[in-house]
Amino acid sequence: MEDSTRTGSHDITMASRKAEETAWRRFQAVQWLESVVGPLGLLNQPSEREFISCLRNGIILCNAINKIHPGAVPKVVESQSTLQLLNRETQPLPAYQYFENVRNFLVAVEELKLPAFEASDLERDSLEAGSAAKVVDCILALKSYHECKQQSSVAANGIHRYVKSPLVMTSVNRMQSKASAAISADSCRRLDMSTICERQPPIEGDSKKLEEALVDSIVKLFEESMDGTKENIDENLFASFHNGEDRLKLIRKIMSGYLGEQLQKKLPEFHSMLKDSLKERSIANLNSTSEPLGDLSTLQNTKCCKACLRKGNCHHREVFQMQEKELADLKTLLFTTKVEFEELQFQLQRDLKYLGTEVQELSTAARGYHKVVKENRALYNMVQDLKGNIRVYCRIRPSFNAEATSVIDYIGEDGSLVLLDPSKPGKDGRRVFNFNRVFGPISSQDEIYKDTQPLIRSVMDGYNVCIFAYGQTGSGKTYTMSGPSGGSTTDLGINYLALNDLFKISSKRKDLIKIRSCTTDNGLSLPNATMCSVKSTADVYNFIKIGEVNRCVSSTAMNTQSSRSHSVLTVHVHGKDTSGGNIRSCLHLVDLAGSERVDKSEVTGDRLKEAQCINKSLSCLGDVITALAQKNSHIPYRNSKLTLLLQDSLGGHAKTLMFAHVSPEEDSFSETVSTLKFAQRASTVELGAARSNKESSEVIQLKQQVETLKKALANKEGQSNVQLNRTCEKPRPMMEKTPPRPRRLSIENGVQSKNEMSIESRKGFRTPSVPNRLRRSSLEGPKSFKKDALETIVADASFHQDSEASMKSFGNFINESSMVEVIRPKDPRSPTKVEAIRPKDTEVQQVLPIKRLKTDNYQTPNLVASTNGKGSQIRKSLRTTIGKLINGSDKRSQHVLMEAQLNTKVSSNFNDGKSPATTTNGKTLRRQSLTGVLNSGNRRSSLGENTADNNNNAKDNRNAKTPPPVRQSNKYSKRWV
Ligand SMILES: Nc1ncnc2c1ncn2[C@@H]1O[C@H](COP(=O)(O)OP(=O)(O)OP(=O)(O)O)[C@@H](O)[C@H]1O
Repeated sequence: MEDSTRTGSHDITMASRKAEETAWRRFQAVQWLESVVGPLGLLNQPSEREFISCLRNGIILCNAINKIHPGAVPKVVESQSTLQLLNRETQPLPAYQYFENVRNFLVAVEELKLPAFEASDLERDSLEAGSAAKVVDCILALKSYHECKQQSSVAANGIHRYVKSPLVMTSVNRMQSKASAAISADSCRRLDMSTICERQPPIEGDSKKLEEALVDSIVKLFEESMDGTKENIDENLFASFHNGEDRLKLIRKIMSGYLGEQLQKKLPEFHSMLKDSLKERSIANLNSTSEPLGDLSTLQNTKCCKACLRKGNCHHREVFQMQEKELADLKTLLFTTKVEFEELQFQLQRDLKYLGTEVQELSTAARGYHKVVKENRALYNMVQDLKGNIRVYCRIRPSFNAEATSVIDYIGEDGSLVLLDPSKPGKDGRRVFNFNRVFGPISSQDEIYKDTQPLIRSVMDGYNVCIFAYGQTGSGKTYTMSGPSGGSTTDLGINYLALNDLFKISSKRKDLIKIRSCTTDNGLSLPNATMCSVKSTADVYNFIKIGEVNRCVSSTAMNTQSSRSHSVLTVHVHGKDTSGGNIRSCLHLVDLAGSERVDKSEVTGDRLKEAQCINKSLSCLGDVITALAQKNSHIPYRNSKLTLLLQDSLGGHAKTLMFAHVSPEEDSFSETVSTLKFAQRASTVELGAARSNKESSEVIQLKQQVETLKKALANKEGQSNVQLNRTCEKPRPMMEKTPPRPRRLSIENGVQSKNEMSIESRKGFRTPSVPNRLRRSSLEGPKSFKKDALETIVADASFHQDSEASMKSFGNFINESSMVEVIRPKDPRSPTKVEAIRPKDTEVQQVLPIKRLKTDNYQTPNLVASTNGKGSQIRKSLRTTIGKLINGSDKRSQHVLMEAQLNTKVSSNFNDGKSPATTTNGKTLRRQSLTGVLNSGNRRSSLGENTADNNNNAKDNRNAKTPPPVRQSNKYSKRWV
């Protein structure tokens, strides 16, 4: 307030001072004009308007300039006198003739290099600010010129200092402090100062020097005058004059002598001029001196200016006193401001220092916090790993509509996620979820992969890993797994990054690892699935591309590129570690089809059927997760192909990671909640600690020994068979066709056989799923054994591939055994269960006790019947030994025995030509059970439920559930366990 008042009063003071100065300058101009051309008929203090209208016809101006510079305006258009006009002697002159005067005057002014004005400045009735001031400036400049001219020495140099309008000068930014105002005032004061003042040294001896200058000019005038009168002047006189001896006296003498009275009359004028100059000089020096009072006194002594004297009311003293006071005020203000500024600066420094310390402390705390959070997460993950929990990450897709309200309220670093129910704003609508980690909408693909990478690396250490993307349609599953659609290579998904990593590690461990890619796990039969050796990421990309082409993608209301089937990429890794041990592991990368509400996705026809199948398989997945989370004794894996496919990952000793994808949009809130609930349930599933599938070199050696023993046994048996044939009258044809021993013995075969087997060698298989089925049917014991069983069959098939008969028998064998599922309970003390799987289209997956197998007229194999000799004994002992060697436990040998018996039964069945499933219908049904409904050739339904053909069956099977666990008979238990 105070400041603004002060500024306001200051402005008023400045304005009044300026007005005063303008008026004073105008008055000076009038005074000078009157002194040159005679009275103008103006009042003492004419207004701007009066002043301008007096000069408008240009006559006064022309006369004035002609006086100081004769002939400057050659022809001046004179006005008629009032008398002439009254007598009507002449007509009044037209305005343009007067304009001639003004124009000629301006031309003359310009020639003299003096500041001019615009002709229009004299025409206007409504004066613009500053236009009269320009005219005044011009007249005062003429005045200065005149004065300079009078001092011929100055005029001879041709230097004309002209002045500027005080208005122009003071119109400069008012904000330029009071000091600048003082400067401007100073300039104003110097406006009409002659160049003499500029050239004179200040203050001390000023008057003397000015006098000298004046005398010089008078001398010049005198010389001119003398020239004009052609008077003869004694050179001695001038010499004495130039010697400076009693100058004034000499001048007076000369003046009175030579110039007479006329010239002497002018002397007071010179004195007056000298006084004016001195006075102006004093004013000009006032601001430059540090002793204003001294100047004031000087001013007092000079009795101010002529105008003030005439008016008799001199305000200059008051003005200066006011200025002094203002200056003092300003000085005080400046001082206090300086002090305040210093204080503020000091305070700022102190605050900055304090803030710096605070920030440092905070950053240390933050660093510590981050470290602790990181450690915490690592420990938590370790605990999860130890417990074997499914690791669950949540990823939130960026919103498609920037203006849409997001349901995401908070994303915690610790994996917490808070949703806000749009229908219940406020605290009530908050829902909190917790995961291993939550990735927000701005998380990049690399960030996502960084957290996934350790899992991928553990594949190379022999762990089975499954990464699957789950979520509502359009929530970004495919984006996470494969990257952006359209083949973009910038934001590659997990699939690509994982493969790159696998191959990188593989190349580091040169020749130790082989990677194979296939579209399915060996543990489940998926029709048309093949396993191919791959050498580089590019090889796998090619397979992925084929898979992508085969995958059905179509546009729905929820997603323009909606995947209409699940996609599974399985990479098998076989290798040797540095100690010579075998590593076998697999990586499942699963991009599930998205759950969708058909009313939202607005699908019809085939898309609707697809949606129903997708939702059904996902619901089966939900059932499995729930059962696992609740630690139910029975897990309904077999309710869908999807859960069967993921069985090893969800229920085995694999490392499993689930990406739960959600959309942030309001209208997806219910789907988001159900996805997150599902994911949270999945995170509670404990799979048990993951196990590495490594075989030590010791096991490998033992296996090699077994191999050797088997060969020896086969030789022995061959010899005994020859003896037997010789003794029998009728040879047994079936025995020749299919010697059962190698197959039975092959149960214990080493794994290398499979590794060595080329794809071509497997072409002879009737059904690609055969070995898988057998594997599933063999034993649900420890994984390594299960795999051994599989490898055995594969090796067996390759061994017999050139034999039509053996292939057939192999096929029969597979078909038969594919009907058998052995379920080994988690508790090793519980009895092993064996159940048969019926093909899906038979509606119910009936559980058949092992008895059923026995009732199928299985006969003791011929080979067994002929085991009276040495071979039989060797075989018996070998069975026990092999079982022990491989498994190191009696239980394992029991499984071996069981497998051997099973083989024997099948073999016997084949020998009799009465396979229990040899009818055409039976075969078809079984094949369908192996292939699902994929025989229709629809690739979209690669997981079974999706095909149109299957839909009918699916409808019928809608109520089909996984059969309850088999209660095996005591008899069986006794027999097999
Ligand atoms: N993190 C992300 N950043 C940028 N765009 C994304 C992200 N996630 C998803 N999108 C975009 O959202 C759209 C839907 O994503 P996507 O097709 O991956 O969903 P989806 O869950 O696989 O759907 P569906 O189950 O129907 O196949 C795509 O256009 C994709 O590019």
